Amino acid sequence: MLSIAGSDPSGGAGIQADLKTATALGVYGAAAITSLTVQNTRGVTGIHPVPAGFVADQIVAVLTDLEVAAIKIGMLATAEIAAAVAEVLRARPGPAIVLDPVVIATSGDRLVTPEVTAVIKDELLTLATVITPNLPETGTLLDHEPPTTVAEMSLAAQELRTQGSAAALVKGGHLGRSETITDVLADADGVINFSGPYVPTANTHGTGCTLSSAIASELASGRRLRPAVEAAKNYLTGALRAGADRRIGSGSGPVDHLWREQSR
Ligand SMILES: Nc1ncnc2c1ncn2[C@@H]1O[C@H](COP(=O)(O)OP(=O)(O)O)[C@@H](O)[C@H]1O
Ligand SMILES: Cc1ncc(COP(=O)(O)O)c(N)n1
Repeated sequence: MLSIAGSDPSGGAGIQADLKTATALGVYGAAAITSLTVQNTRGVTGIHPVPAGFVADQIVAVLTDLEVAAIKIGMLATAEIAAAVAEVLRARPGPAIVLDPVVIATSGDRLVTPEVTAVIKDELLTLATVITPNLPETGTLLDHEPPTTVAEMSLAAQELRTQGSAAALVKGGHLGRSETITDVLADADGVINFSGPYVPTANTHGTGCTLSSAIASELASGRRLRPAVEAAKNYLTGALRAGADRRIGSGSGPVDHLWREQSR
């Protein structure tokens, strides 16, 4: 599994979360870094994008050497980086692509320039096996208000497919506190809801990164999309539960990626 994403020095999101996730799921993880961030569990205070050509060189170095089965795309800090990633991946079809159209961190800080969304819509959506927006990102991609109910999420997921993505998983983490939390997948076979228990915790830093890299890891292991999403959501729920009461940092802490190892 190759992750194309940003670095989070506090270790809970971005590349660091993706490599922990792949490792926990028994998959070899590689990483092409798109951007350095200055961030911790409290927020993001700096962004230092990697030059677009250098991002492309990292991806080519991995794809021309390792047998990559699935790619996860996360934070693309600038339109130039997003376009360079699209160009490289267009030229080398094959791996499944999980596109997490990251715009804003859990802390509320913006991670990418406004121009990135247009490149995601015009160039990356059609390359993706599945796109995994949260509710605000869904609104941005569709150019209307974000969904506020599971029924609206279902409509939005189908609308994202008509924009060119083979499948769309609209994540419901921003719907607020309830008994269960539902993500909605629209694919060629229709629409299916993935519900899990809501875990009451402030430690949700990196949940989106963890889910998308878990889906990519499960696809790399040979699962089809629906079983991959189900397994990824179960893994994330376990990681949220195990990390719920940990005190790592003073803000929104990370999930416990290694929960399965510890319960052995
Ligand atoms: N408190 C929670 N309990 C259980 N699952 C959660 C919780 N918060 C988020 N999730 C799950 O984490 C994943 C990411 O959700 P979301 O917060 O919507 O995206 P993002 O992290 O990209 O903003 C989804 O699968 C969502 O259902
Ligand atoms: C480098 C980087 N990439 C992505 C996120 C989003 O994190 P989340 O999974 O909480 O939406 C982040 N905080 N930092």
